[in-house]
Amino acid sequence: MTLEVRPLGLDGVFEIVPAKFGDARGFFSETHNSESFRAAGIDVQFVQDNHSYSAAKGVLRGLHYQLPPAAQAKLVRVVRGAVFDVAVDIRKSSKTFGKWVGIEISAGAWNQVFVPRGFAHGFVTLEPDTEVIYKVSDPYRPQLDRAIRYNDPDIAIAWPIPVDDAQMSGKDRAAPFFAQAELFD
Ligand SMILES: Cc1cn([C@H]2C[C@H](O)[C@@H](COP(=O)(O)OP(=O)(O)O[C@H]3O[C@H](C)C(=O)[C@H](O)[C@H]3O)O2)c(=O)[nH]c1=O
Repeated sequence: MTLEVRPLGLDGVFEIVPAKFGDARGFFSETHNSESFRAAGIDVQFVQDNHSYSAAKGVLRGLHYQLPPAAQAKLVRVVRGAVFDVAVDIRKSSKTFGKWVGIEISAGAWNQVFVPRGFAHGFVTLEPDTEVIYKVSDPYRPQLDRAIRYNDPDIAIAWPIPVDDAQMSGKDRAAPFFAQAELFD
């Protein structure tokens, strides 16, 4: 399977664009293939698929991560609508600690984002009725699930549209600032 893998500027975070084969019936696409990932140098196995639907534009989910030993790598794609997807390096030992990258992923562009372990992840919806599907490398462990405030000035993410706080979960509205968060060593 042909796979476009584009580095996004932070260690291990990639835009992934799988091939899409159109014909008179519609299209076919291998949306994930672990052999192609290994060939691209991304060695990860996924154990869980997630699907979230957000009714409104401006819904922000994140910034989330799970602490070791349940830290998750994620492969994120959008099957309806569009999001601005963000990954933040939260590894204290990293030379890019606290740095972020963001990219629009959408059903139209058929692109994906791979977020490795050691990063917080979140997105804001750019359209109503947006559906995000993502694979994770480790199972959900709520006791290890953590959040960082999406608008932390120390990270200073340039969200492309206003975030509707009313559309956020209570957990996200109450999330700590980066400096107070429990991060990776
Ligand atoms: C993450 C998760 C949640 N849940 C349950 C827990 C809650 O009852 C409900 C909603 O969970 P939450 O509010 O954490 O959902 P999101 O705000 O979309 O969280 C996600 O948002 C950002 C974008 C992420 O990267 C994470 O994968 C994930 O944390 O689903 C489960 O049962 N399993 C799970 O793996």
